[in-house]
Amino acid sequence: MRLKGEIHNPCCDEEEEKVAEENGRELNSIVGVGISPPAKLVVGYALTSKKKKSFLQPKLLGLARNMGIFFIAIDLNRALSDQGPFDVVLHKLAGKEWSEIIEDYRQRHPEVTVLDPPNAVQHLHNRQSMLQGVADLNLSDCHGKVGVPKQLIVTKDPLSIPNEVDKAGLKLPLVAKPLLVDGSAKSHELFLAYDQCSLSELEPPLVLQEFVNHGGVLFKVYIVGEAIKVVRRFSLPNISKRELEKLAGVFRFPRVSCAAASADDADLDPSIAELPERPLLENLARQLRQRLGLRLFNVDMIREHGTKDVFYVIDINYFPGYGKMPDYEHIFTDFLLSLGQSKHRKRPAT
Ligand SMILES: O=P(O)(O)O[C@@H]1[C@@H](OP(=O)(O)O)[C@H](OP(=O)(O)O)[C@H](O)[C@H](OP(=O)(O)O)[C@H]1OP(=O)(O)O
Ligand SMILES: Nc1ncnc2c1ncn2[C@@H]1O[C@H](COP(=O)(O)OP(=O)(O)O)[C@@H](O)[C@H]1O
Ligand SMILES: [Mg+2]
Ligand SMILES: [Mg+2]
Repeated sequence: MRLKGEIHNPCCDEEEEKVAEENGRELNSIVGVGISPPAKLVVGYALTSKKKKSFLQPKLLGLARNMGIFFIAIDLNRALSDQGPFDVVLHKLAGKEWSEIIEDYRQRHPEVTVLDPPNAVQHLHNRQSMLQGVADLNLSDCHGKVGVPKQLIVTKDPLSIPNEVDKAGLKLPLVAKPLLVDGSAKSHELFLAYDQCSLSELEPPLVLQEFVNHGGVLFKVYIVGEAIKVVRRFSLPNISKRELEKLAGVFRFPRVSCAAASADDADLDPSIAELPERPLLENLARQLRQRLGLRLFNVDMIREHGTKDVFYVIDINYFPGYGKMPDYEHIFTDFLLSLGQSKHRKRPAT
């Protein structure tokens, strides 16, 4: 049991108040007033209100409490070192200032597991560096191939884009994505471009990526430490050659593969819906974990239409919407406990 001092919870909205209240109860039980088991693991969290709502659901908090895991809100107005002590810190907040705070804390407190290191998270804030390692992964003999769609980075002069695309030999249609991913709605504003001239209407910095027909279904591969869970989501439909010849211009498209677009129960063509083989996913997840230095992320993967096992990774997200992952409560609590156990194993016997 490692908790000291008073836990202060900054209440900004009703939901946070509820979480804070929950934490108040946790604190009581930690100090012996309640009937919960003693704390095995104290998890500090620094998350947006949206994330708290979707991730810290009552079922997770209840299950965690029964297992001796306690979630404590980090007070952003107080020094991090004065809070806790924590065994684990979970965080997803935007901005350089927070990255510096959490990196400094990580260096000063090597005994705390910070999920995840800010420099590793930073890697995913740029759609170029995000996918850099994927093409080099060694997945031979692994029930499939995994690549990245051919892409071009444009940082300036929109008028030069048609020429650059031509030089790079990119085939239309293209998906245009903002280069930087900072959690803003703007960083998820994507466009489909059907002809080369219209590309100069786009606003750099951008990634221009070849559109890969994939039968309108995407695989979201969630990773939590060693655990992997894959779900189907609806995605953009195939674009035929005929359609491409008829259409011109750049069109913004909505967030097609959000949770409402779950395709797990849909009646789909099996050659499109069949999940990537388990050994492929395990190998992919293991190598990405190592290369990226992350334990909490998901991967958006598509299967090239008409193939059985040619896949492309199009997006990687840090600490995604785990609340939508089936059975996330058990997966997460098991993961957190495993962190506690490996820490105890590392500690010298006294
Ligand atoms: O909003 P949610 O819960 O769907 O989660 C978003 C993710 O959706 P997913 O779980 O992959 O379906 C979402 O994934 P996509 O980029 O939509 O594939 C992002 O991870 C998003 O974070 P950010 O805006 O890029 O910082 C995630 O947003 P935050 O919850 O982290 O704000
Ligand atoms: N290269 C591509 N080929 C086909 N569809 C794509 C491609 N890139 C993105 N998409 C579609 O656009 C959606 C959003 O793109 P993504 O790169 O995942 O951005 P975001 O970070 O906003 O989720 C994907 O879920 C998929 O439906
Ligand atoms: Mg995505
Ligand atoms: Mg994304």
